[in-house]
Amino acid sequence: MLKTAHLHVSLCRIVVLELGILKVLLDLEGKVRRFIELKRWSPIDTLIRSCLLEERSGAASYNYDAPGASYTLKWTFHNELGLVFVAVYQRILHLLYVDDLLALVRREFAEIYDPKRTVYNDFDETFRQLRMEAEARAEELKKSKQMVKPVNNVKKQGQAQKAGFDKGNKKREGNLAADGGDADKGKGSKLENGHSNGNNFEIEESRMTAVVNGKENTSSNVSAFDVSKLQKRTKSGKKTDTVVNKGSKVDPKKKVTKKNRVWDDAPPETKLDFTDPVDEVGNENIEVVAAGQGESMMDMEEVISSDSEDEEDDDVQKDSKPEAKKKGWFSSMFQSIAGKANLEKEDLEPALKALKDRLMTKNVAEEIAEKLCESVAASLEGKKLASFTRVSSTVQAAMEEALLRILTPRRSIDILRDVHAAKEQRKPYVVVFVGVNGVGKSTNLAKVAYWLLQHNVSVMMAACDTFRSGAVEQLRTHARRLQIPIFEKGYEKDPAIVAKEAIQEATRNGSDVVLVDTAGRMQDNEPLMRALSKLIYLNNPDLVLFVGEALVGNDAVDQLSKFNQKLADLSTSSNPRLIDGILLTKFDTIDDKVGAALSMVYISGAPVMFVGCGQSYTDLKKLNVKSIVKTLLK
Ligand SMILES: Nc1nc2c(ncn2[C@@H]2O[C@H](COP(=O)(O)OP(=O)(O)OP(=O)(O)O)[C@@H](O)[C@H]2O)c(=O)[nH]1
Repeated sequence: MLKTAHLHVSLCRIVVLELGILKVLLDLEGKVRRFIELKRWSPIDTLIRSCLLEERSGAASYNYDAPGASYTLKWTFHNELGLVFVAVYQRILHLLYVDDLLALVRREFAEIYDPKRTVYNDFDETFRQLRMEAEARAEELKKSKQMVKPVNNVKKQGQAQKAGFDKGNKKREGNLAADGGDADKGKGSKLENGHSNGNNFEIEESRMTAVVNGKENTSSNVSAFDVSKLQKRTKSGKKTDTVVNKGSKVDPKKKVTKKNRVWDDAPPETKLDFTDPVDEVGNENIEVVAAGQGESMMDMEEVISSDSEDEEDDDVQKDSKPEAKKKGWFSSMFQSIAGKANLEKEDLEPALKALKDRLMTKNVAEEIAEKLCESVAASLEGKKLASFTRVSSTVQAAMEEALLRILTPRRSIDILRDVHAAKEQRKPYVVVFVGVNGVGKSTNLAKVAYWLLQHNVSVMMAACDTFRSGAVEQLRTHARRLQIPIFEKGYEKDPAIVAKEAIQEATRNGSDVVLVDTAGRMQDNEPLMRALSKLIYLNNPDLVLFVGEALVGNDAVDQLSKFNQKLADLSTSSNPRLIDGILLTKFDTIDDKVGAALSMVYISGAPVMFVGCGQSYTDLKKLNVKSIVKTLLK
């Protein structure tokens, strides 16, 4: 579809983002509207869902793969006006001037933008000129870079390019993108995908889009969208732009280390209750799943405790000190009282640094804390500081909103409703429990079984940990104590087949739910991950529940991202199933170090469905999102 549109970047489109639903407000060509309405043009939709709404807008760019074509999306924000400018182009083109172009368009468009206006035909010509300007600048830059290259390097480059051309399309693209001079020589050559390469910078399928209603951002390629302000569209105000290039400093390959557990004989005296039955905002995420005294479980003799952490000094406002130092006490004070013209990156840095440290003391993975801070920074840059407001308060409020947004489930976590829906179709509802070794899969599977029984749902357990000696007996013990049937076939059987037979049996005997226990496995264990992938593919469960310990810090990211990655890579399906939800165990042992909840949700996008908080069958609750956010920021 997009190919036939063949849009030579000559237009600017504006779409409205309202609570994740895309609507076209401005459409200079009419095509984007059609794509969005028909849901064929989903790169923007995906960008909004995957980056902007999930506080991932600190990323430099986003790659969107569609059948037959791959696109790169880059964006920038005008927070003051609530606009997001998005450039979408075929990845194959490796355009070098997009960041520059985005910054130019952002500046120029802000000059003529009027929220009441819906058509900007007059911007077409400006856009064309800006594009030429950006192209020319990129060309100049490349030439000047080439000038300073040592002769032997140029020679090597030439050889490499030749080899690249010989090797095929992929290398050729790289050469064309990386070397302006040679690319010129290649004018008129055909790329293997059939696109004309008449100009090194020719954009055959790129488009420039502005999304209305966002956060401000001054970066041309790294920025965040203030989704919370979606409905508070800025009425007016034209700001001058400052382009600040930012980049993620996070090394995604950085190996994270698991935090040691602290074992103690006695549980800590005071525990924070993250599972209040009543939410201050009436949020249904905070419901006690199983309450009251239940029988304690066998094999749960260990009492885990963690040292309670000293309360961190909560004076985030000390972050304003460097600012005060730099700008002088009076001007700093004046700014916080009268309102600053526009927040700059340096104004935000101290507060963000303090906030990042605070998140990390709560066990939020460093990588996540950093990304969140980048996203919050980008959402605030260029914004006017409200009167009588300190930078630190503004930063804290923005972070609070971001955390709430991340932790609030976007999909239904009402299992009972889904169980009843499956029952109506005369199918058992199947939940597969997955996770690394010893995190509490079997124990919490039993808790979920108990909770379901409390809601008059009939349950069957499936002993599909055919790997670890003793696992079947452990599950059998839980089944006996809860008086529910268990389907087991012993050890060394293919767990995928055992699960399949269990589901067939449940269908025959009319069980409402099948809870499938699986072997614990390290995220790097390829044979076991392959077996899990097969189990999921073969049985297509209703819910793939990742069971993870609330004790993990940086390891949370590694575990979850690799589980998902392996499930995707090793699946034989073109549309592989990933983790649908999270069950966080051992919440009773972490005191206020609740960061794993945030890290896991952030990295997987899956909601926390349950929280295991003890060793009784009744110790299963739902996450109190507000309380978690409060604790994270305390
Ligand atoms: N304090 C506390 N302990 C828990 C909780 N959930 C599980 N445990 C304990 O964690 C330990 C491991 O639980 P299991 O259910 O055997 O873990 P598993 O993931 O099935 O283990 P593998 O089959 O080896 O992967 C047991 O001692 C449980 O009692 C919890 O919410 N709080």
